Amino acid sequence: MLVRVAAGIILRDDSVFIALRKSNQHQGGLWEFPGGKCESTESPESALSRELKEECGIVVTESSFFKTIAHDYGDKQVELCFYKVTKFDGEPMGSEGQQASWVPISDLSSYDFPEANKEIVADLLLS
Ligand SMILES: Nc1nc2c([nH]c(=O)n2[C@H]2C[C@H](O)[C@@H](COP(=O)(O)OP(=O)(O)OP(=O)(O)O)O2)c(=O)[nH]1
Ligand SMILES: [Mg+2]
Repeated sequence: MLVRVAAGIILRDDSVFIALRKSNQHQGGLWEFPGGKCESTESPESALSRELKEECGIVVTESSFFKTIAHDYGDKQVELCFYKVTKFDGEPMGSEGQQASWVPISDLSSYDFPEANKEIVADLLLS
C-alpha cells in the first residue's frame, strides 16, 4: 500500500510546531510534522492546507516545497512531501486532541520521530 502524504514544517522564529501521533495510529507515540494523506485527485499543496486546518486549526498563507522522502515501513509505503510553512493565520494547536507544541529547532534531536523523518530533522538541525 503506497500512500502520498503532505506534511508541514510550521516555522516561527527559531521554533517548529510538532505533534505527537496517537498510540492507535501508524507510527503512534512518535512526533510528527502535522499533515496527512492526499486524497486521490488532490495536489500535495491542497492536502497540506486541508490537513493543517483540520489538525492544527491554521490557514496556511505561505509555504514552500522542501523535500520528498519515500520510505518503506514494511506494512506501509509512504511518499512524504514536506513543505516549510512560513506564514499562517491562527495559532496552531492540536485540534484533534493530540499533544502538540512549539519546540526550538535546536532541540529537535530530543524528540523521537518516525524513521522517514530522520533526514528532515537532520536537515533542519543543520539549517
Ligand atoms: N503527518 C505525518 N505523517 C508522517 C510523518 N512521518 C511519517 O512517517 N508519517 C507517516 C505516518 C502515516 O503512515 C502517514 C500519514 O498518515 P496520517 O495518519 O497522518 O494521515 P491522515 O492525517 O490523513 O490520518 P487518518 O485520518 O487517515 O488517520 O505518514 C510526518 O512527519 N507527518
Ligand atoms: Mg495526519
